[in-house]
Amino acid sequence: MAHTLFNDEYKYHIKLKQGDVGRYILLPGDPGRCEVIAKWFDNPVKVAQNREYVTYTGTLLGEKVSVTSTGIGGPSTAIAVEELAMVGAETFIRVGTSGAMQPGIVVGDLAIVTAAIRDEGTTRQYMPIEFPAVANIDVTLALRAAAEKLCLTFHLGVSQSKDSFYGEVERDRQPLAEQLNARRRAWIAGGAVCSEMEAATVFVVSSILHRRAGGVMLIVDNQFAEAGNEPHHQILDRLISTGIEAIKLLIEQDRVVRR
Ligand SMILES: O=P(O)(O)O[C@H]1O[C@H](CO)[C@@H](O)[C@H]1O
Ligand SMILES: O=c1cc[nH]c(=O)[nH]1
Repeated sequence: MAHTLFNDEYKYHIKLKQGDVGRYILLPGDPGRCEVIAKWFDNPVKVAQNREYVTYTGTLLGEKVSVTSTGIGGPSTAIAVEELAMVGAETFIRVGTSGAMQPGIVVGDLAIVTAAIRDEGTTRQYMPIEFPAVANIDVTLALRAAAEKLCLTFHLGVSQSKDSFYGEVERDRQPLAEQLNARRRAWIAGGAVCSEMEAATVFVVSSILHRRAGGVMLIVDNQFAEAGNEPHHQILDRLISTGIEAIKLLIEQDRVVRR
């Protein structure tokens, strides 16, 4: 039976049609971050806003690029990736905020996410848990090259993608504190670098759709250390500039391959 909701030219949630976005998409969770990111594009235009999904499209190196917010968590993120792919998106870079998972990682550092712990529910409705949430190697290498070029401090590694922000950041007051703390100790022992809420979904859904995805996170909290004194808006440029530079590198590489 046909799903009438899915046949519209404009996709149901993101309200975008083919041609509205470029092949390269930055994915912040926060809709408010889209306008800030779009200022880094040439000729940015707001092309849609619906629910948590805000989209701007512009160009970088003459190539059409876009930024779309995913909202918080797996369900809305899966919808964003699915519908963006339907209208022509090929490469996704999540640009998010996160908490540090290792003592040596401090507020203002970047985490370039190579894979994600599927500590959430959305991707279980796509793939059995044995399937890994892994970033695309070319996107990851572009993010690393971008952070190096910009002389930013970064950590490469695994992110914990979770569903409950307060269940995790306020673990000790939760009814399941013991289990939550034991699981967190396991992620830390395994070397996880950061904790956030969407990378696993971006990676698994992109894998299934045969699209490329990677992720860079700005560390905004560290439960091992006293808070730093740099306001988030001052360090946000590190996150955005790394995502923008990585897209430029990928555009250049893709042009060589296509030639
Ligand atoms: O800054 P964004 O991209 O929203 O990412 C992080 O911030 C939100 C929680 O505050 C979650 O979405 C988490 O993944
Ligand atoms: O610990 C943190 C900090 C920011 N965002 C998260 O999802 N977790």
